Amino acid sequence: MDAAFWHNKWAQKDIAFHELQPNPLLVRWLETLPVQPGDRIFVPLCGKSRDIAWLLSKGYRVAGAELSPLAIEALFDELALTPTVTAAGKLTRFSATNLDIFVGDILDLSPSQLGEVDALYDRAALVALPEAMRDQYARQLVKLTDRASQLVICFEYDQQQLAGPPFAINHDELARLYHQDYDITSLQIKEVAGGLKGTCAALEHVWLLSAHRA
Ligand SMILES: C[S@@+](CC[C@H](N)C(=O)[O-])C[C@H]1O[C@@H](n2cnc3c(N)ncnc32)[C@H](O)[C@@H]1O
Repeated sequence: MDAAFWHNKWAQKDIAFHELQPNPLLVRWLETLPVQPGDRIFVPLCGKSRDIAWLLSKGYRVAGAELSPLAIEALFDELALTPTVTAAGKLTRFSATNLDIFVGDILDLSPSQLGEVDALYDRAALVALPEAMRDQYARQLVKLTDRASQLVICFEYDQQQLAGPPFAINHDELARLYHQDYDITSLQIKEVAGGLKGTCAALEHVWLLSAHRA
């Protein structure tokens, strides 16, 4: 899954991953993150997720990172906000009140460009990445957020049945990526109604990642 793959998806409007309502698992489990209104939540690989509008409506500040300018132009349109657009190193920053989205490769974002974040919400982000890219992504999130707590939603299914994305990420894979930095707690397992892409039996698994105590 290189950049061209995702740019092409947005250009073709081939975005079945996009949900029209706030994700019910975010709505249910946000309270497990150590945040309160006014805090800043980072949404990596954010697309034009409606979850951003929902977090803003609850009084959080939101930061995001997304490869596709088309996605972020649509995000601001749908939020009825006009962004201030500035350079941020190799990325471009689209900002409005309480909202900063960095457009470009998340691996090119630096902690100082991102600024402080209090927690991280990963939906359809880790599972969007093939195995070869996951280590770099996980290390980058740890570095960018100084091990901020994460709410992570993963899919579990038989990878032989379906080519990703989304890829199957089970506990072992999550632990391989994050055990050195985080305690990993299972919050909920839910069947994907109708199967993944309408064909493949799958579970959605919600995890809380909390930094090891010193
Ligand atoms: C499966 S979509 C999920 C979007 C969003 N999280 C949601 O729930 O709708 C994955 C997104 O990651 C973006 N993406 C992929 N690789 C990226 C990278 N290296 N840096 C930033 N964004 C990336 C894609 O453009 C795409 O919008």
